[in-house]
Amino acid sequence: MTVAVLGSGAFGTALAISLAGNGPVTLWARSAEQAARMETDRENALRLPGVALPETLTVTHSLEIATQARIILLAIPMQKLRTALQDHADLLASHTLVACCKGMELNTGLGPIAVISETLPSAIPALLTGPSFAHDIARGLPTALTLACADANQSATLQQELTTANLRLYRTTDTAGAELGGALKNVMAIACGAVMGAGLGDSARAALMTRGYAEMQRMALALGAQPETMAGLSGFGDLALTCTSEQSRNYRLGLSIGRGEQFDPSITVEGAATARAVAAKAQAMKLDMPITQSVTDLLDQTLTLTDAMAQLLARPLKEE
Ligand SMILES: NC(=O)C1=CN([C@@H]2O[C@H](COP(=O)(O)OP(=O)(O)OC[C@H]3O[C@@H](n4cnc5c(N)ncnc54)[C@H](OP(=O)(O)O)[C@@H]3O)[C@@H](O)[C@H]2O)C=CC1
Ligand SMILES: O=C(CO)COP(=O)(O)O
Repeated sequence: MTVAVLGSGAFGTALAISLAGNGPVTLWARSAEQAARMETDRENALRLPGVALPETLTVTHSLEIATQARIILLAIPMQKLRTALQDHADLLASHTLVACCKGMELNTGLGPIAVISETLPSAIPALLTGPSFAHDIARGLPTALTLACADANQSATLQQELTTANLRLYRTTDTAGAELGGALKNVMAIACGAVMGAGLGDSARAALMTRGYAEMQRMALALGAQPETMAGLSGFGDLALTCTSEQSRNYRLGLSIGRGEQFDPSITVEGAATARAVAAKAQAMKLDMPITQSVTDLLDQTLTLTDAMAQLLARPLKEE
């Protein structure tokens, strides 16, 4: 067995299903009860209902079994990643660890690659990111993703090993660009959901996506990312998907804000914590990121959507 997936949420399960087409895969669930239920039902009824688990996919609660694989995909939310790595440092320290989360750590402003490097310095960190919904991948629909690893040889090897019949992987060594694209687009998806929920129209959304992309580039390029990465699957591609689909939980959180409705706090919405982390980082770096700041203020309920839109429209006129 070459590959295991830690985290049996929607995305981890979907990736494991797709990878199982290449050969045996282990999916690790932190709850023994959930692992047992999935093995019995051959379905992840909790997070990815309606998709059968293939025979080559084994679900386990044993991390000793899962870490027999050389490549470990970490399908754990960004804000939980550090704790998960610290809790299991002894078993993960020498593996190739491919983070599958999108976000920026709230207290440190770090992305997943830096969190892996800080926590487990002898592991090889990589990132799998790009426009993809768990249900699409699990149903075998065609999807293209970015595999980022600072080491060019590792990047090429991982690209080969993690490509499947329906997952086409592109590779890059620009880990900063890949992780910032995935983190920042979720903030813009919340903003787009909010304007659509409030009925402000498709034109307002297009404006937010475009000016949001300008903010994404502003921060990413200042942090050393390549413009080509931002224009690729992990940046522009994922922005386009997440800002336009009700499959996105970030977009749906925005919709609920725009409609003045409650949103289930148990749902994973990476953009909420990330908006706060990005706004703090932007302030520290003296970067102008008004949409990100508005999303943070909306989430903190210190600004109404009406006032947020009025403020954005009243900003000084400038060159594009
Ligand atoms: N869903 C999607 O379509 C996509 C998701 N992603 C990204 O994948 C990441 C995970 O999202 P997703 O799978 O959808 O989220 P889910 O909410 O469906 O699942 C999260 C999973 O993480 C597990 N988990 C939480 N904390 C820990 C911890 N400390 N240690 C171990 N496991 C933990 C949860 O376990 P438990 O059930 O026990 O709580 C659960 O299995 C996010 O960063 C998201 O942005 C990327 C692309 C697409
Ligand atoms: O990252 C995703 C699509 O690429 C999933 O989006 P959500 O986390 O908003 O559901």
